[in-house]
Amino acid sequence: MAQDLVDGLLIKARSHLPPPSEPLGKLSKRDRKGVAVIKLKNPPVNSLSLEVLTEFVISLEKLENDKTFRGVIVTSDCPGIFSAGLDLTEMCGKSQAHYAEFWRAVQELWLRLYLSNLVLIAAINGVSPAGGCLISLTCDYRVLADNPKYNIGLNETLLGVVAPSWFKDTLVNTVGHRTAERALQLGLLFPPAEALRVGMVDQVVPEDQVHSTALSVMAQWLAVPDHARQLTKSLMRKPTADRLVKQRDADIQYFLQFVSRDSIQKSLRMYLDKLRQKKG
Ligand SMILES: CC/C=C\CC(=O)SCCNC(=O)CCNC(=O)[C@H](O)C(C)(C)COP(=O)(O)OP(=O)(O)OC[C@H]1O[C@@H](n2cnc3c(N)ncnc32)[C@H](O)[C@@H]1OP(=O)(O)O
Repeated sequence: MAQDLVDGLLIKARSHLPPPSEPLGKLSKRDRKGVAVIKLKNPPVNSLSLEVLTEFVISLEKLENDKTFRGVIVTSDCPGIFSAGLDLTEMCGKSQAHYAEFWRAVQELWLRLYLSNLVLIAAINGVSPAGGCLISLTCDYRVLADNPKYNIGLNETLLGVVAPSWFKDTLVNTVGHRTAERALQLGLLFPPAEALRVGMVDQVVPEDQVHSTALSVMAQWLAVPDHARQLTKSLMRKPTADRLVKQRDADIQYFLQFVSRDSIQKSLRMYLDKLRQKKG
């Protein structure tokens, strides 16, 4: 298991040019262009476990602190799946202390991503429900592969749970209030053309062009002086982030009460069982 994590966690930051001559997984690798790639790899579905969340934050922190990096492409190493969202097993049958630690890690990743000084481009090469969608929404630009299976959205209500206010804010800031309200209440997962139409993603491209498109978009964003772009990003996003920062502990308490309810535990278990039975 420990070995799985070392390999599997795999939030890999690596250079894209020239081709890596060293093994992947080294955060110290630099790219002449200052662009890193973070590849999520937690098979089978890139669920966001406590360990993945923690490793993701550490990777981002290292990249933020290494001034040679100016941009990060966030993508997946799991074929057909960007991320299945938060790891449901972390929210079922665990202790209050575990729920609190897990939720703080979710908050931390969101804050790090949403306020990152780096240019973040999501190269969405697979299905992207709930927490997976949230990660992409924190990025500055989203490129989605044109595959009818690659749905994206905040589908929490379909699990019988509620997307927290800061998930909701992130969506509202991206697609506007009305689209967000409808999408959140109905738990909509949008296929690529619809996702593009409502503004959930910025570009839909053939699957084999997702990475190259993300790189071209990155070049455009990196052409802007960092200080001006970063201050503008902060101007746009900080008020939203501050709302969570000011009430982080209360938000954790709310999550604890919510997730500990019998009815919520029942809903999550039923949803997990449904996923597991799909195969049988
Ligand atoms: C308060 C905030 C609340 C919620 C925020 C969230 O992010 S909740 C998570 C919401 N996620 C989803 O609704 C996605 C659920 N998963 C799927 O729809 C499918 O798994 C997916 C991603 C389309 C992939 O389908 P595929 O057919 O390729 O895989 P399969 O469904 O067979 O899954 C393989 C095994 O992974 C387990 N699994 C799937 N998703 C999760 C998850 N989010 N957390 C934990 N585990 C997950 C699934 O049960 C299978 O397990 P196994 O033991 O092999 O049967």
